[in-house]
Amino acid sequence: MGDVEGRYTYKQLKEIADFLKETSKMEPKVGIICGSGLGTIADALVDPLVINYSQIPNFPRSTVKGHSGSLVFGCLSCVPVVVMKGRFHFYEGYPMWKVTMPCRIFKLLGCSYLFVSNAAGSINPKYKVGDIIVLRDHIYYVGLSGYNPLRGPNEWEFGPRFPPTSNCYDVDLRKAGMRIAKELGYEDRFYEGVYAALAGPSYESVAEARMLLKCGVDSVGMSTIPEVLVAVHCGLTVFGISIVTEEGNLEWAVTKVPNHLEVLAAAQAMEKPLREFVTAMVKFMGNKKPCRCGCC
Ligand SMILES: O=P(O)(O)O[C@H]1O[C@H](CO)[C@@H](O)[C@H]1O
Ligand SMILES: Nc1nc2[nH]cnc2c(=O)[nH]1
Repeated sequence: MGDVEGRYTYKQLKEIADFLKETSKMEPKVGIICGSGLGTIADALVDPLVINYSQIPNFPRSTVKGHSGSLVFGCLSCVPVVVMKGRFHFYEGYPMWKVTMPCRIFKLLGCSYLFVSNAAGSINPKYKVGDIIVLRDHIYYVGLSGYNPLRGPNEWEFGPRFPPTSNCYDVDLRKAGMRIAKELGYEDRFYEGVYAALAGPSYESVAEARMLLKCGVDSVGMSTIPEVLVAVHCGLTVFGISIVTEEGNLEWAVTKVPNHLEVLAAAQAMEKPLREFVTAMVKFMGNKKPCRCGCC
């Protein structure tokens, strides 16, 4: 399938991580990936240091609107974090090993946690624009058809040949997520659910949306799961959320169809609750090391 050649070696990934360590002088505990239009999460960081992807040797480039293309190091609730403003997607033409390389970089930087977010369409008709779905599980249609990011020789420095995926989304973090949402007064918009990733860039058809509903899917998008698989493989503890930015079309007689500008606008409208939620979640993930901003 031509998707394995040219993969990063362990040495190349180590060189990228060493460059970032040297530049940031930080050891982040949590790696955060921002979904489409969700880069404002990084604005909550104390004492941020922005490194554009173009400054990082051998790093891919963002090509999608709403993914600005920088890593931001800083502190959230006194916990050192690194935020990826601009993820890579399979539909951009990147092979899966490139889409997912940031998770191995997070690991090499010293992260213990991956906090991953996406803008998604709702499939379960209960969920409306502005709702947040804490990921309980996923269906990886792209992987079921062969494009698993772990395809190819196993990288033993990162993890095993056959990683289990029964518990990708840490149960304690999921419980904490629901509790924190309630404490913040957002219990009426937070749910737990199942995310499905399609390859994109076309949005799902009505027949596909109906199939997804029958399969137990709550939200759908074109990302996240490849990153989660690579994160789980290398031992990161994962927490994930979908922000519902479109309501899926389950009927053929529709006049309203998804569009990326609407996705971005809906994601940006979630700035305040998201910032509050991410800050509280990262606090929960905790950190015992001294932070760089000197606030603790
Ligand atoms: O998953 P993220 O990156 O949030 O983006 C979602 O929004 C875009 C489509 O509007 C697709 O890239 C889809 O995956
Ligand atoms: N319907 C739909 N809405 C989205 N919003 C962001 N991504 C998606 C998607 O893949 N499908």
